[in-house]
Amino acid sequence: MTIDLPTPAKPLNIGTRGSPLALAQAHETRERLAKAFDLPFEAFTIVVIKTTGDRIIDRPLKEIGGKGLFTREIEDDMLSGKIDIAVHSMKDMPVLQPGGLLLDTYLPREDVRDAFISPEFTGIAQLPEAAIVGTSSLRRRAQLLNRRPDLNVVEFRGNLQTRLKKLDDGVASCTFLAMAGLNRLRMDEVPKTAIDSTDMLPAIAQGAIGIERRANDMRAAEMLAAIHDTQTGQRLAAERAFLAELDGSCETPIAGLAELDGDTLHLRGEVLRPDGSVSHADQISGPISDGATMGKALARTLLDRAGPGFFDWHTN
Ligand SMILES: NCc1[nH]cc(CCC(=O)O)c1CC(=O)O
Repeated sequence: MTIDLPTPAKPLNIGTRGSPLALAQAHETRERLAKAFDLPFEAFTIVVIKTTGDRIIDRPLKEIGGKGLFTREIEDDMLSGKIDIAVHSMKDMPVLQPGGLLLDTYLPREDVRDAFISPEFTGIAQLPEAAIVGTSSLRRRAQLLNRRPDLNVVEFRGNLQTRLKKLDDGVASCTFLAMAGLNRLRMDEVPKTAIDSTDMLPAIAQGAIGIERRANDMRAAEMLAAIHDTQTGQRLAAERAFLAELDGSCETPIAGLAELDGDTLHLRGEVLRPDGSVSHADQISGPISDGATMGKALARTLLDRAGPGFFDWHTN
């Protein structure tokens, strides 16, 4: 050990958004760090930071636009030293971080699948003709409309609790959430059915928690190395290379999932038109160490198949 470990007098400050899921993820990070270094919880402070995305709750995310909607304030506070590390849902993270910051530590991944949530139905196939489904996710909307063009998709924003309330109020017949969020919040009572990834390919990095730090912070680097999950890192390297090559904005419906089998990595990917009218999907397999190259190659395959202009719809 070459570093001075944090103490209650000089704690490691952990930045996070204030949603119940974000807080659960920050607490999981603190628990893993405390355990790995045999430190009291008081050696860590959890600092809640409100982001632009948290402040604006009355408009669809795609109207507010811009990357880093949920991260800018947190990253600013890290660069200024107010916090030392930040805990994120990797699904919400852009592929590039601001200069001076690194995002290369991942906790063991949770269930990657989407959950079908409904008090009445058990799956997409059971939904009656023209049923109303609530989601704010462009990917889920496009995937649903691709398989079931008859469905009516309505905007469903807000955190888990807000969405479940809307369902109880009868605003829609069902909604969709990541299994990971439900599991991390131990929401066992929620009426849910896990959707197989072959029926609905999840978002890039779904179910993965990432921890960001200053590139020159040796204490944070050494501590985070102790809780990093290598396999999650290998899977995300492939998925995020796929995303980076597609240059996906948050307006583009993209899905992708890497899975490991011995020394082999299997990567599946899908790109869709937002209205679900077109879907291009394919897969690639190879040695785990080639993950990033395979991600890029799979993206090229799908881009070629989609043809020029496939991603330009939102600038029209
Ligand atoms: N975009 C919001 C978001 N970011 C991460 C999760 C869930 C947890 C995860 O995938 O790690 C969610 C909510 C959801 O999709 O249900």
